[in-house]
Amino acid sequence: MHYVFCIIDPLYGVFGGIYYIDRVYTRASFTQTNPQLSVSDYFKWDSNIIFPLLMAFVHVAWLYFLLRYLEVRKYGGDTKDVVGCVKKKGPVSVVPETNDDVIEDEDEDVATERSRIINWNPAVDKAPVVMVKGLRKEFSKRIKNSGFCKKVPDTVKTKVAVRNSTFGVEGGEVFGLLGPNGAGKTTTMNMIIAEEGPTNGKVTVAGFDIRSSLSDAFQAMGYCPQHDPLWDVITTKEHISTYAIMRGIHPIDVKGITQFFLKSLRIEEHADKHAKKLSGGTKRKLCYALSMLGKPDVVLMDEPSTGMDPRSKRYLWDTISSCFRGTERGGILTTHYMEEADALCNRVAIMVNGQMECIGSTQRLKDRHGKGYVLEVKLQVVSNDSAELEDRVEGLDEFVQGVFPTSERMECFGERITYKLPQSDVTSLATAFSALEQGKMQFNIEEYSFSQSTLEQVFLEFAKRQKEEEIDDKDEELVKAEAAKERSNSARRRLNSQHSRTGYSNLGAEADDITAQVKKPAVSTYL
Ligand SMILES: Nc1ncnc2c1ncn2[C@@H]1O[C@H](COP(=O)(O)OP(=O)(O)OP(=O)(O)O)[C@@H](O)[C@H]1O
Repeated sequence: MHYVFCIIDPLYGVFGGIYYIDRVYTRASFTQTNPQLSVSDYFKWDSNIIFPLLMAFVHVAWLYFLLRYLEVRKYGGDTKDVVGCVKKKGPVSVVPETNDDVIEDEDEDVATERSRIINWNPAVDKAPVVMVKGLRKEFSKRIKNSGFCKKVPDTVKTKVAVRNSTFGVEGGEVFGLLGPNGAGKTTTMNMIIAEEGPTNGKVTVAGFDIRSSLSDAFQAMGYCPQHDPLWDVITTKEHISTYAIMRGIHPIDVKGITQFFLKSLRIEEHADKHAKKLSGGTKRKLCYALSMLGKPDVVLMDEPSTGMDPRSKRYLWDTISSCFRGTERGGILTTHYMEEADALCNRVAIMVNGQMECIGSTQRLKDRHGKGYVLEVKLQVVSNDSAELEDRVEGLDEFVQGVFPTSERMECFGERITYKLPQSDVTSLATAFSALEQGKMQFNIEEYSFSQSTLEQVFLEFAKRQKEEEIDDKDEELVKAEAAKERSNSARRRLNSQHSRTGYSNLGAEADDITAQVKKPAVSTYL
């Protein structure tokens, strides 16, 4: 029995070994007044110590490999790495750095950025502070075969969260990562901070490969995550000083640095409040302060101003800008606020379905992907006659078309009319304005506004694609489940109508049968 326990119970090996060591000594103390035992007395086979201790080592070894295997399964990588890491030969990373996923019809700016990073020459070019090359992340999910036939294998669904992303962030630059929900921004961030392992690709932070020099990369990095990783019963001041010590700041400087951050973020009055009592905006400011401690070369900010009032937001923006402008520090920012991206980012990239759709300065994106200009006109109210208003609107349409030949009317609410003007129609702003001034008199225009498309409009155009593709990708099984649900409902409707006539119907069985299928469909809502 002793041997069986040694084999099946990992803890028995350790505790059994200790127990038998003690037993050898206790036995000897019964027979000798002053027991003098040598190592060989303990390590006799019949003392039952060797086998449990041997098995303890075996358990440690296989549990180690099991943990490594589970880690690789969860965070990505090659399962061969589980054994390879023991040899410690060469770099640990086995994640393929190359990515063969060819993205068709890639935007020319995205392709230019890709070739800039791929052809980066360390001898000639200055190194970007963050370099992301061919990054890909797949999430897999095993869907159990819910049928009776055990021979049908489980299906494995793969979700590509990030597809062949390549970009670099320069010192002094804030790089914005935008995209609708589920576009892959957080997954990209998680791969940069090594929270998730990539399926393919390479990330370097301040010149350190995050796979092979993780500790160095971490020292060069500050991270302000989306959620607030604060301790409830620790004060604002204590948070800053604790993180400062963890970031390697000398204890003599900690007090001064804490005061500096409290003052510069205007949170001095909350210095002695517990984190759980802070408002959402103050928590975000504190998280930002924590990410900046220790002068990191790279700061990753995941929606830093969420929950802040407009005044605090603008103050934080000023602080962020001054922390990066003219320095060698680079930042990556994800946000859902387009004005934040416009205010802070030197360049932005918009991701859709895991793929980078465009990249460049916000002005470049507006110029290339915006819908040109928007003209909003408000006509004066002359009478209550709707026919007369219609005539005036038609006249205005003709006039606008005369000035901007390919313009389109977008909306018309009473006297307010909005036109979309393609970029190509506006060759000179001066000509456009003088024509509009003439029209103002002619058509009794009360006021008009003429503006360029905003980043928000550009974003919405891309966000629409994500939705469309999501609908295209709709899981076949989900469609089947919806159809089954519809069949179930119609069976129930028929059942109800028959119940009143017959009091009994076998349609009940049909409906329940179909409902059962709907309750546990072999559906993946995962993709
Ligand atoms: N651990 C995971 N397992 C499976 N799928 C995941 C996992 N994490 C993310 N995904 C999927 O990957 C895709 C990208 O998710 P991600 O969180 O990166 O998007 P996001 O752009 O950050 O969205 P949000 O703006 O809502 O934060 C989504 O479809 C998501 O469902």
